[in-house]
Amino acid sequence: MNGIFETLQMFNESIHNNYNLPDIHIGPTDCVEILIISFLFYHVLLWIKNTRAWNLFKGIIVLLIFVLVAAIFQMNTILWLAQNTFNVGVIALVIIFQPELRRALENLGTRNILGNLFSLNKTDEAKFSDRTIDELVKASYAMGKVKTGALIVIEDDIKLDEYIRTGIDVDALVSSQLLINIFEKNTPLHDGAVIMRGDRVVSATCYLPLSDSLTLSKDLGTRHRAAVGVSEVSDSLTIVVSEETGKVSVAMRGQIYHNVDADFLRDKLKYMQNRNHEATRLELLKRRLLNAKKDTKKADE
Ligand SMILES: Nc1ncnc2c1ncn2[C@@H]1O[C@H](COP(=O)(O)OP(=O)(O)OP(=O)(O)O)[C@@H](O)[C@H]1O
Repeated sequence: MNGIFETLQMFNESIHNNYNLPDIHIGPTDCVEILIISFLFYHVLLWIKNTRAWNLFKGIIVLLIFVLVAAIFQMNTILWLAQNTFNVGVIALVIIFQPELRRALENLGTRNILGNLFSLNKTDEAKFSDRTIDELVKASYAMGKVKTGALIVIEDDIKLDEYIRTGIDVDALVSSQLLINIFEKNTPLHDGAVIMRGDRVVSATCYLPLSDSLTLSKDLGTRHRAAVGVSEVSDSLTIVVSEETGKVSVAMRGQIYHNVDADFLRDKLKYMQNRNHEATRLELLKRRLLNAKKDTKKADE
């Protein structure tokens, strides 16, 4: 046991010496530094989770654990191999994820970071009108009645550009007729999801991330899983109309509410219309941690 601690200590010292880590003196600047690093770290993780880099990230964690074990037991050949492939690996990653990295940098450039930080008064603004709520409720139940499948995502504070880009631009004021028309079977825009921003339909035929939550019923098809998936990575609200049963469901905060009535849907939309932006970010973080905990519990059972 002592051997392991000694090796870990040596490992720690060698990291310190080799990489020249800064000494930490706790002061106001350090607190700001910790906040900035946490913010960056959170956003990099969020980016990884929302792209195909997620599985790769999990693979890298397994490899790192493997290398750490090799370091502890001083398996020099494995360490030599890891050391020599590291640089090549980094270059390979940059090449493989070049489209994702380019998009992430583009996003950074187009985001109004200072504006977002200082626009505190924006939190009380209503995001869409009462008319939009009426049109959404009307369209959902009209489509349910004739069993037309639909998937409508209403964006909130967290922007869904990554998913909007996968669809076809619409940019039109929402109306029940427009939504019914979009989801009409055998028409070019009916497949996939519609994404709404404020009172406008931004895009149709969008591809959403599928939830891999183990807590969801096995009977759920991909339309419902996609609705939960987008609610796990954002603060959006998604309306699902089942093509099979005509039932209307609502997905938000990683949860799905099945077979809801018009009053329930209206209440959720009203709540979203007036909710505070910053509170939802904390809610999202809390929810992710809870979901991860639930999944681990379910996997253990
Ligand atoms: N990842 C996705 N993003 C957006 N739309 C999707 C996605 N996956 C599936 N869909 C939509 O869902 C449709 C397939 O629905 P499917 O029958 O598999 O799901 P379901 O949950 O059983 O829904 P339903 O009750 O309407 O049959 C696809 O034709 C497509 O329009």
